Amino acid sequence: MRVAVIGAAGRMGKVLIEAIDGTEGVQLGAAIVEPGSSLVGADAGEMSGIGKTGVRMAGALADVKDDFDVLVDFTFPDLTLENAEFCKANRKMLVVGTTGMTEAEKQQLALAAESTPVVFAPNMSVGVNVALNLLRSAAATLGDDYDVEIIEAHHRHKKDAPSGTALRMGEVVADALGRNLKECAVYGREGFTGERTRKEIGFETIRAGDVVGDHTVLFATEGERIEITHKASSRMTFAKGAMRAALWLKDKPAGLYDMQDVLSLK
Ligand SMILES: NC(=O)C1=CN([C@@H]2O[C@H](COP(=O)(O)OP(=O)(O)OC[C@H]3O[C@@H](n4cnc5c(N)ncnc54)[C@H](OP(=O)(O)O)[C@@H]3O)[C@@H](O)[C@H]2O)C=CC1
Ligand SMILES: O=C(O)C1=N[C@H](C(=O)O)C[C@H](O)C1
Repeated sequence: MRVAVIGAAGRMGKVLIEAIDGTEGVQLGAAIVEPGSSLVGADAGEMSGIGKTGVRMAGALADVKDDFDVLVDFTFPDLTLENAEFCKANRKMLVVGTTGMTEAEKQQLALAAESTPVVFAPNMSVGVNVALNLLRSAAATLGDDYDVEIIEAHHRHKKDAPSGTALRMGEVVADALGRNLKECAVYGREGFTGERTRKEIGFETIRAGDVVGDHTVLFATEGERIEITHKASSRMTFAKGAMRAALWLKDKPAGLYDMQDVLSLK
């Protein structure tokens, strides 16, 4: 399967190129960087540190239209939606790791997925996806007696908050408790907030240094607390997940899938 990576010079882009090199069944078909970037024309492998691949980086997806079967996109919402339209028009499969989308943007992606197969997940690591199932089960068993708080930490360059993973964790827990996250989420408390309400789900965000991605969901009641934590120590865990998603998409009908589908965790 020929894979294209857009945002190739980004933090995830470079690691994705490395992951393609180490994964059987996939090969780097194309790498796309920002139009006008000084990297256009440079070798994608040399840029990412794995050595020459013979794949020269392009400044636009249209320039490499015939060179790939699946696009892997870890960029930002506007660009991802543009790319989804391109994939829809050109019959390309799509793996999306981009976070920070609004509800309307997610719906736009879902619309594109009606015409082409798309895997979209805020976290492609196996560990986080297993943790989502642990959270579902813990929340359903503990019920409303336990306060739920979600704490996440990421590197100083991250642009969206809370992380897509934290929000997905919140959705899973809220769903298991019969709540709507939109109605019960409380983000970053400050000032005279009054006592915590029983049903709120709190989110706290830390941005510092080079943290790859830490997530903790805390369930606390009188006398005890449970913490379910996932810590990513390398972006390779996300990139390997993206490769699993790309391979899984082969021969799938159009539709919007997530990593729980890819990993048979549903
Ligand atoms: N689902 C998952 O498992 C994971 C998701 N993510 C998500 O992935 C996204 C990207 O994260 P990260 O790699 O850290 O971000 P980066 O900012 O490092 O990467 C994005 C890259 O896209 C480039 N870019 C900008 N415009 C274009 C364009 N028109 N065409 C091609 N490339 C372009 C940027 O270039 P420039 O810097 O020059 O603007 C940058 O190199 C985020 O939403 C993050 O939350 C991250 C890790 C795991
Ligand atoms: O921006 C990142 O780096 C990450 N983003 C994802 C998110 O927002 O959940 C996943 C991972 O934690 C790294």
